[in-house]
Amino acid sequence: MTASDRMPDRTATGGHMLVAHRVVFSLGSNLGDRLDNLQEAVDALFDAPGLEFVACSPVYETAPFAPPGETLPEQGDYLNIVVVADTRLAPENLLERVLNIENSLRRVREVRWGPRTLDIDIVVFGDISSDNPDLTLPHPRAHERAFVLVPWADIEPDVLLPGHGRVGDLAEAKQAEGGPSAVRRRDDLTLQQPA
Ligand SMILES: Nc1ncnc2c1ncn2[C@@H]1O[C@H](COP(=O)(O)OP(=O)(O)OP(=O)(O)O)[C@@H](O)[C@H]1O
Ligand SMILES: Nc1nc2c(c(=O)[nH]1)N=C(CO)CN2
Repeated sequence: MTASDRMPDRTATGGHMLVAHRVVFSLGSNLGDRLDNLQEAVDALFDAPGLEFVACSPVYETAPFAPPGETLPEQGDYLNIVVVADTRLAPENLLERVLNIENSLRRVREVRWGPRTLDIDIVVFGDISSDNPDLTLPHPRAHERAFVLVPWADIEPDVLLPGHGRVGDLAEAKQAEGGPSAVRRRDDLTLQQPA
């Protein structure tokens, strides 16, 4: 974590922050019952205390995407969503919750850029920036990804992705590129919001 982190907000016990932070998650699945995997993940994220639901994007169907030059193994399309929440959890506690949920969904991912039952990325955590490889914030590849930007723009178009610009503008530019990064909204697929 860098000096711009919100360390001073953190209470001495329990790994909580004094101030709530807006957090943005990107969720994706391209193995098994993809919609079910996303629903289970959303439910699990909000089942435990510490995370307050704000908004969930529509569901998008997206072609598997890897950065230029990376080998993309043969795999099916993803369903992707973006979820926004407020939290007083400390970043490392939220990451632990995310990793536990991925494990509990018996995540399968044997190769880099390979298919997976569930992937959850923390895209931004308030205005915290960190180059810790265990939790890099904002997520270092979010700005390249239509499957993050386009769903996110549906719910928070005016938010800024630090270092890159307004989410609505970034999403529009990505959609205009088309090609392998094109994403398709699936209004026939819906998720239940957490209670
Ligand atoms: N912002 C972040 N959100 C989630 N995990 C992160 C983040 N920054 C670093 N990590 C670390 O990344 C590891 C998981 O990486 P993973 O294998 O899921 O990458 P990937 O999904 O293949 O690729 P990508 O990170 O580009 O989405 C976790 O162990 C976690 O500690
Ligand atoms: N379309 C799509 N492509 C991906 C995704 C994803 O969620 N959707 N996740 C990746 C690793 O996080 C790599 N590539």
